[in-house]
Amino acid sequence: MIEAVGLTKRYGAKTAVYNLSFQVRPGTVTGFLGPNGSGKSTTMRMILGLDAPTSGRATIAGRPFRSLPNAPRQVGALLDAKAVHGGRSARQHLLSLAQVSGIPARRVDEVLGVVGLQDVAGRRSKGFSLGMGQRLGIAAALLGDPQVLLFDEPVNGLDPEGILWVRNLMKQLASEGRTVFVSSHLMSEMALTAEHLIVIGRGQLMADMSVKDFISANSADFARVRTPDTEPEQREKLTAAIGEAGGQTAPEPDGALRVTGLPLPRISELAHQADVRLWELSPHQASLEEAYMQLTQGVVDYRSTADARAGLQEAPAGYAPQGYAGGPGFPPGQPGVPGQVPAGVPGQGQPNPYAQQAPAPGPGYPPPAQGHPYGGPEQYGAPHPYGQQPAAPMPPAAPAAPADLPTPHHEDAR
Ligand SMILES: Nc1ncnc2c1ncn2[C@@H]1O[C@H](COP(=O)(O)OP(=O)(O)OP(=O)(O)O)[C@@H](O)[C@H]1O
Repeated sequence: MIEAVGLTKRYGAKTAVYNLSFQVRPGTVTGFLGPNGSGKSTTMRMILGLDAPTSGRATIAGRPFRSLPNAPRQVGALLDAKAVHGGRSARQHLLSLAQVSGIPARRVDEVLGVVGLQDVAGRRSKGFSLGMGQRLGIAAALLGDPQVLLFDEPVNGLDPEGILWVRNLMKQLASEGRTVFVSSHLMSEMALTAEHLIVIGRGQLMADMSVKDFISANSADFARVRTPDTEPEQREKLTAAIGEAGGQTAPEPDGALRVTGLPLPRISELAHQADVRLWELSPHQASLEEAYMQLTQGVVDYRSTADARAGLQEAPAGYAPQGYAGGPGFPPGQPGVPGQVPAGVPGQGQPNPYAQQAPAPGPGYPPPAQGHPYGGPEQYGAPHPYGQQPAAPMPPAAPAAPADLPTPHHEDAR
């Protein structure tokens, strides 16, 4: 079991996670949901001992991760599939993990088979697609055959077959009695994979309940009613009758009515009394996505605005080399991709704000020949099996004034 008690994390003045308490139990898949920047990864990092909580605690089987004996045999995690030394092959990567964790080398081929990478096991992982990288990360998580598994966005980049595979894998792991904690933004997928949900918003707990209860608590069941398309007056008669009986109606995009506040037999009775023929009368439950949107609409930090495209008649300075027909910003002779802003064009004025920067090699990366397989400098001495940089020294905690509680944060420091 994973347990968080009063878990809080501040980065300087920023409160990423606040007073979070929950338990993740064995035998079911528990989904971990929340809008962008709500603190899911930070929470997982604290559970895995990669970040130190400002206050509160996170334990696995009753102990902090770092005091678990032989942690990689007890806990497996996929946090950042890119945290792999790209110069190594998939097999070498897994072998080095197995070696530091005392796992027999033959287990590497087993997990390569489980994730379907056996045919590319000798290829350098830097040439891997996003989905292949995810599969390699999942293989690493399974290496020690652990009882507790954490997956941060495991289906990211996977094709439909891969998504189905991950869904079945999670369920199978849980059915074997393991604790499976998985974050995702794909609601339809979560609805099919998880039985229990923990939902956070701005670092705070918003819901901790079964998927079924979550949907009924955050959405209203409704009926879809359809009258003959060719007789709009029938629809109007029924709408009036439903309103008089205390129900509410809303139009559906296909011309049907969404009715709430009345049971199906009562709607049928009203239609009969009003002499309205029905083409459809069916019960509906909102989707997990609708329930999730309903619950989290007030705690979303990053909202899009309409794209006015003002001033695009004239290409902005630095983006439109003259004589190029492929679109603003693309260098002459290079085809532009509609809707995609190109990387900065050397010598063409201002840098492209959207250009992807290659990650700067951090201290200790690429990994040293010996020791920690991912090469992050270790704060605690023992190698950490999940590879990301250990927690930077904590900045002084901001005073716990009310103003410091999670507030809309519009910047993302990463
Ligand atoms: N090392 C850090 N320094 C400063 N702020 C950080 C750091 N790590 C995370 N944060 C901030 O903490 C908040 C929570 O981030 P976190 O990555 O945990 O969210 P998330 O729910 O995993 O988001 P997403 O769904 O987008 O992956 C964000 O506002 C983020 O900018």
